[in-house]
Amino acid sequence: MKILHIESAYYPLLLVSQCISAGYNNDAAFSYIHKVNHDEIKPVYRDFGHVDDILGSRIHNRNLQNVKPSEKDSNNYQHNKVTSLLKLNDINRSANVKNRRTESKEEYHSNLTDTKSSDSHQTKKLPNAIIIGVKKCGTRALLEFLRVHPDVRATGPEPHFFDKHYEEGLEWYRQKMPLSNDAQITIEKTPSYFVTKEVARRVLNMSKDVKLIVVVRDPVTRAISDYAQVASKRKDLKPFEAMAFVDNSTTVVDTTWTVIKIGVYSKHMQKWLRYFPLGQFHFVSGENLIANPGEELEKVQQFLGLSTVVTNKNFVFNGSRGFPCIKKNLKSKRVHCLDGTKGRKHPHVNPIAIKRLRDFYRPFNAKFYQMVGKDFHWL
Ligand SMILES: Nc1ncnc2c1ncn2[C@@H]1O[C@H](COP(=O)(O)OS(=O)(=O)O)[C@@H](OP(=O)(O)O)[C@H]1O
Repeated sequence: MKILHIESAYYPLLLVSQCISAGYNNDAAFSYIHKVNHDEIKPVYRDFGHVDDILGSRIHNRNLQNVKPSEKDSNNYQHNKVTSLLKLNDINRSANVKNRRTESKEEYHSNLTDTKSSDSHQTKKLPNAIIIGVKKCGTRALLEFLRVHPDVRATGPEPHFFDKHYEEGLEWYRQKMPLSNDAQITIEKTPSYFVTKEVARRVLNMSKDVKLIVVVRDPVTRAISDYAQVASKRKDLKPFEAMAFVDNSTTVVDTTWTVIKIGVYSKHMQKWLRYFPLGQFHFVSGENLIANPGEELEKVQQFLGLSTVVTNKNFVFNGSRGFPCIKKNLKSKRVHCLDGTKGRKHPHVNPIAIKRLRDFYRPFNAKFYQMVGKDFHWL
């Protein structure tokens, strides 16, 4: 049954009914409600992150350097944008939605995937897997490396659906996804999901089977990397030490600073484990993603149920950047590196401050290792 192109006064109720009878709770059902509003349909210039949607090609290079000119130049395609959120107030939420025909989740999901491309085998699907974090731990590298797999289709920009745009509804989210065929899985990455309170519950409302990938890195290095990113935009920023500690000391860690809070992985993980079993998560070592990307990629492909396509053979260490870069095509000499926003120079931080931060994180790290059953060997 197609639902996207129904335009009638009963459209929202029909959708709510479908969602709820399919086993989705009110929250998820109402978040899904959208109306196709033709006034809103206007051409927009898409960024590289979406070019492949239109072309049906699987090449995405927004975040990689050394792109082929033909790929770079193809961002001036237009597409129709369907985004009008129905005013929920107009809907009687206690609508006659019970006693409707029961619809399986599979049917519901097929209803959510009905936007067809010119290639009728390709549709936009809600993600099968999400890289939920952690910020500054290597999430972009992982996504770009995974994208090389022919059975992976990934978003370009971070959709931020579950933390910033949830009220837009699941249909909005699905529209952000790339086109894929039935053999391909869809992945997105939004690192802030890991630390945002409501996200785990909302993700569960979308799907209880979605696979969750968490890239983690020594929280002290992560904090310095996070700071370096902010400092690159704000020249007047106080030194790292002045922000990480209370009262100009190097003894009392300022645990209210977001940059510090993000690194307390055990606390965030505890929240996620209330909603998803551990087996649904896969943890990637951010350090090993740099030192041995092939090994980490093999494990991720296995976790995602993919054949092992991306291996050590795809990586070339770029000495001047200090990072591995990827060969998408093993027969080609062309190598793609992440752009300059990754691998920024970190500021020098007082070693006493670093030691104090390591002491601060150590018990949380130990708890995290225990929770996830893996030791990351941070100092
Ligand atoms: N291959 C490769 N190339 C470049 N950079 C790499 C790579 N693998 C991992 N990394 C590390 O990724 C860090 C940025 O992490 P994220 O992509 O998660 O950052 S963000 O949250 O999306 O802003 C970034 O952190 P900084 O070095 O501190 O900038 C890198 O250390």
